Amino acid sequence: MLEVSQLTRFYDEFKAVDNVSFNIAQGEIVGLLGHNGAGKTTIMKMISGYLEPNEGSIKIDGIDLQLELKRAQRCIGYLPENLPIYPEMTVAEYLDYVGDIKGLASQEKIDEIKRVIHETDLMDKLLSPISTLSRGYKQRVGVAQAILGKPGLLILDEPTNGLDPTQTEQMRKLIRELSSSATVILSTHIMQEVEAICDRALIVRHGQLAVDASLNELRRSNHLLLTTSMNADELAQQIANTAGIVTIDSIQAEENNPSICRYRITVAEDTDHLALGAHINKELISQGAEVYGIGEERRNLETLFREVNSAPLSGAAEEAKNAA
Ligand SMILES: Nc1ncnc2c1ncn2[C@@H]1O[C@H](COP(=O)(O)OP(=O)(O)OP(=O)(O)O)[C@@H](O)[C@H]1O
Repeated sequence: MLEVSQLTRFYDEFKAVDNVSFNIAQGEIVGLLGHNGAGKTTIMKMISGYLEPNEGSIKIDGIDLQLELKRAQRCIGYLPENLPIYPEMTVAEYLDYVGDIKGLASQEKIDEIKRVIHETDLMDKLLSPISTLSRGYKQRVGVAQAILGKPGLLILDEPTNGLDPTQTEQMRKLIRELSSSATVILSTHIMQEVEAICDRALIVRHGQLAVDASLNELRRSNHLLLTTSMNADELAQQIANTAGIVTIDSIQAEENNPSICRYRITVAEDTDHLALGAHINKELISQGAEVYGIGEERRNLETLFREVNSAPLSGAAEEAKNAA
């Protein structure tokens, strides 16, 4: 659906986006994540055709954005970070105006406006001037204009920015619903946002793509957590030489019950966690120990985001940071 290849963008001498490449398949919801100033908006503006890259290419449904801008833009719905909404227009007038800009024929335009009003739940606000709407409703108007004309790719720049928790939850629900008929790329600087809605995360740092992975991959760690009655020495004797086990570390014991012991087992790359867990379980039980639980440790994504952002920078990213 979207092929982004070696995208680079300068603002004067400053490299805001540096050689970024990724592909997004039909129907995915992908979160573009990064701190303020990381380059998210610049990437989104380039994908939506509002800003030209200095280098690289963008294809949407196989259409080259630079070669066939208008045709490619028909496949895109864009919610910019700061929506240029006309405050004096009513919601109905504004959507009618956007329908004209998108070149929708009269009956199609009416049908589409009805559809997007229904999908974004704006029926009650149709005749309200946009200036009188709350931030949450304004964002919904922004989404309504983005999905007018049923684009296959939705680009949403900070869709929950400035919304209260209820409005945020409503917006996330709306995005999930929209993803049944469109591919979605959304930007945010909040990891929880990505956890709540996305299948995959792209983490941008000082203009470079630092991580591109599915949420499942990101959550997966190379640790098993084991709770058992077996003490550390016995456990080491029983399983330390098992293929796939790298180290066994005691973690906190149950305060009121010293016979319940907890361990973090580091496993080798490419080890089948489920099979290894089942094997350990069988071994310990055959030795008469209790196994209260064994399973994969899930990584905290907030921690991962912090780790990515505090890792040493490449030479080019260091230069970009210093120039910013
Ligand atoms: N028009 C511009 N002229 C000069 N520098 C710019 C311009 N737009 C953005 N920048 C710089 O480019 C870098 C990337 O900005 P960008 O807006 O893409 O980041 P972002 O990740 O979207 O940040 P935020 O989360 O704050 O919106 C920043 O250092 C910013 O100051």
